[in-house]
Amino acid sequence: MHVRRRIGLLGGSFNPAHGGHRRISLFVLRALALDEIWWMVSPGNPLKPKAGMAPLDARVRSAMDQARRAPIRVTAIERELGTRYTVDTLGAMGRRYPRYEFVWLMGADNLAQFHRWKDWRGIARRMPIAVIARPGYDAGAIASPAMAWLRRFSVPLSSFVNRGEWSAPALVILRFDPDERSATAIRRADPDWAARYTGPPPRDQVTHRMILSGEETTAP
Ligand SMILES: Nc1ncnc2c1ncn2[C@@H]1O[C@H](COP(=O)(O)OP(=O)(O)OP(=O)(O)O)[C@@H](O)[C@H]1O
Ligand SMILES: O=C(O)c1ccc[n+]([C@@H]2O[C@H](COP(=O)([O-])O)[C@@H](O)[C@H]2O)c1
Repeated sequence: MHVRRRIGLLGGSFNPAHGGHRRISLFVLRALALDEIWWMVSPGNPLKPKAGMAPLDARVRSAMDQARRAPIRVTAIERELGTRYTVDTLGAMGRRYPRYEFVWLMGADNLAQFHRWKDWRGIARRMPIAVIARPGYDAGAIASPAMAWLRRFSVPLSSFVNRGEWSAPALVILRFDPDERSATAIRRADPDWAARYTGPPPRDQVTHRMILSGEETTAP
């Protein structure tokens, strides 16, 4: 038994969320024996253009829709924290939720450009990273500048899962039946998808629950 609950953090634009997000999350949950996955819907990826990005609330709603009846919680915590860069978000999360152990999750497409993220080595030093294979991106990810540094911290899945307390840097690559789905393809087929997700602001499934359970270390 782990002393601290283990959470996988999947940050993303979720513009919109899709079945691929759900499927990779459920796969990682089982593969890494996690307690939950938190989908952190980004107010704005620092490397992506604002044009074509649906409102945050619509993206959060689409994520809640995809996450229903699964151990996946949807949060827009970066809006509350006022952070945009992942390294800043993860620092704030660690301080706010000391009773949890986190692993950062990302698809191989993000590993391929991870070296362009602010202080990416700082992210890797803060928590383990699990990369999920993605059709069309795996070769680019393996040959990426970030991988040239991260490779030495690579850990086989079995020893990663059986570790006691997690340490970082640690990198685990997860290969499974690849999922072709993407938000780009959905936007192309259904440019008005966000019109289905209007209404009052949704209740945050992480910060709201923490306040109720008294697990917040700081006031929201
Ligand atoms: N089919 C997939 N297989 C593996 N990883 C995925 C898949 N879809 C999304 N991801 C990962 O989930 C996270 C959030 O993805 P995001 O919200 O950007 O969706 P996307 O489908 O990649 O969007 P877009 O097509 O707009 O770039 C990222 O780390 C991304 O790599
Ligand atoms: O911190 C950075 O420099 C940085 C640069 C690009 C992307 N990110 C984060 O990567 C996550 C995936 O983003 P996306 O748009 O590919 O779904 C999301 O949480 C972004 O905030 C972070």
